[in-house]
Amino acid sequence: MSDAPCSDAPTAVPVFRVRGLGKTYQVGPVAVHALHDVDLDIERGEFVVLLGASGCGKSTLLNILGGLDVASTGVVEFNGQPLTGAGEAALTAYRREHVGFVFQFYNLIPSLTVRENVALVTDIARNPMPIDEAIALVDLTPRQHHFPAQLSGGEQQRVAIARAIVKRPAVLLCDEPTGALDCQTGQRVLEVIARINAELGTTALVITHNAAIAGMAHRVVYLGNGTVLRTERNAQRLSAAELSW
Ligand SMILES: Nc1ncnc2c1ncn2[C@@H]1O[C@H](COP(=O)(O)OP(=O)(O)OP(=O)(O)O)[C@@H](O)[C@H]1O
Repeated sequence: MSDAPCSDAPTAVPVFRVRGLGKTYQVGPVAVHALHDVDLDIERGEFVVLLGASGCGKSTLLNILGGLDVASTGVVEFNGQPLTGAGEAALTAYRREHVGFVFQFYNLIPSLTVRENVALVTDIARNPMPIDEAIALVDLTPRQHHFPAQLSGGEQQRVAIARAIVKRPAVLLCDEPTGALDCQTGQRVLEVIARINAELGTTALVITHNAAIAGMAHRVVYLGNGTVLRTERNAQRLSAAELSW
């Protein structure tokens, strides 16, 4: 009998493959164990919500996936290539080429317009989308010549999303993207993230302690005490407009 696989279909490589990940911060004499024994696969095109209480290690995990921080133990692969062990230059190239970040605070440049904030990235990206397209994706075309101070918090966050996706990253990593927003404004931001995931196929990871957001995901990863407690697939996804908190 042959050992050959019964299908010719190629085995899909996950976007992220995490095995035995641990992270310890040494602060003087104190060792802070932020993550331990994390095993996780994120598939291409998934919309994943990472949910957990404050301090459980969500940001640490996202930062390691995004190449902003490095693991203490274990393996992290992006598209089958190890991130663990990569040097600073390789991680910088990885972040620049493949990762779009969205944080709770928008970090826009106040003296530049919406359009100029987004254009900053296209100057250094290899294959950016037209700026008009990125701004349209976040529904800010009529506001493109306005400055951040002239926009609401939700609109500023949408600029930050346009800036994150204009370089066509493979993954969009969002750390509490609605943390500073009320429900209605937050819904608009989440709607934009869901649209980018659906229309561009960008793999999206959203970390939050807000359980209401879990309903939007293809899959919810529950984190607790520095590790993955369980994952659940939503049989039916909710639209952002159906969420409330
Ligand atoms: N640079 C650091 N130095 C020392 N300890 C850190 C550092 N960064 C995070 N930690 C610790 O690691 C643990 C996990 O932190 P992390 O920020 O990942 O949690 P979180 O789930 O994102 O929390 P929150 O929802 O409050 O942002 C916490 O105990 C935190 O104090």
